[in-house]
Amino acid sequence: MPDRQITELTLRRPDDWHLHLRDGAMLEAVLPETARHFARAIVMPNLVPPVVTGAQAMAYRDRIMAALPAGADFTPLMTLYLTEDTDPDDVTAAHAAGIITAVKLYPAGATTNSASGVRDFDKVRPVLDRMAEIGLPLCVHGEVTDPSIDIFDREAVFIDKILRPMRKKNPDLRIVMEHVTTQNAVDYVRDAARNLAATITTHHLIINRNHILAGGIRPHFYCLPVAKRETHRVALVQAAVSGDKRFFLGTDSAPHTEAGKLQACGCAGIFTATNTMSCLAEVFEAAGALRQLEAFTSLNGPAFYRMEPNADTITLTRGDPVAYPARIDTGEGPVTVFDPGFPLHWRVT
Ligand SMILES: NC(=O)N[C@@H](CC(=O)O)C(=O)O
Ligand SMILES: [Zn+2]
Ligand SMILES: [Zn+2]
Repeated sequence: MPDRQITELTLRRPDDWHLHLRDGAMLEAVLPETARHFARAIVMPNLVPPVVTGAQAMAYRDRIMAALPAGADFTPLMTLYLTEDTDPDDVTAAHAAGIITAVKLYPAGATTNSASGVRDFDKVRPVLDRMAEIGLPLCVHGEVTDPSIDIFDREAVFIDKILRPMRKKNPDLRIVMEHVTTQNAVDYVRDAARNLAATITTHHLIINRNHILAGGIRPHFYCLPVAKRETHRVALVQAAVSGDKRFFLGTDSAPHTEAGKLQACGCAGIFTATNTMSCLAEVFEAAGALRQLEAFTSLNGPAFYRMEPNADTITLTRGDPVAYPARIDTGEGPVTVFDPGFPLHWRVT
């Protein structure tokens, strides 16, 4: 059956392998948006201050569980924020106790709340060696921060200058390149024999840099890594719909208030938790690949993280355009929901 004749699609319940839930009033407002459809999510540790120890990850997990709406079935998968002072023994203990699922590497200064990240990659070698030993994955924000490198090249340069040498020194370390935005990253992941995967966001499958800059500047499309030219977006779509097990969904849904986004120096991050599944169904339908949606959202991620896919399912049905809120209210101010620029016909039922 051609995709345009499919009007109903049942998939294993999806997971989000890269998510920002924040804390406090923001956490309370955004968590239900994810828990509505997703069973599990890798929760990013870039709070202020960051989640750097096993004890802090456990406390953060408790705050997330406390903020869950009654009856919600959602499991946060916690991460530690890697710093040059991270203690390999603390990482090992947190992993053994089942508190953490991954460690997150932010190059210092690369993105929102990354000031405590890594400057000297040699300083984190003992932690990375230990992670390889115990099989704990490293999630990587893959952009160099050198101000002389053009912002549109920062991912490609990171692959050559940081990732290649890192994987050569430590081939057993299991790495997820987060939110890839370039053909370069797609090729690099495809060429890797093992221990490398990539998450792709909802918005990078939909927007290119023209959406941000042509005809007026659109801060709600600004995120890091910044969206690249159209050829790169097309490469991301091809990777996502290919069924290749090394590519899976990480929405990078990253809420910032309107006040944070709409200022002379606005925050990076796009909030997609509310309409991600509807957006993805449109993307996969347009690519004639609706049957691969389940692999991308529900199967490939658990396979990499060595977990079972979720036992329960969700059903998407195609019909009249779905209404979704333009913004959600939070105790910290309104947060704008990603507008893909086309009607969404698929709803989760
Ligand atoms: N993606 C973003 O633009 N922002 C993220 C941080 C990140 O994932 O790099 C955030 O925390 O706001
Ligand atoms: Zn990032
Ligand atoms: Zn992120």
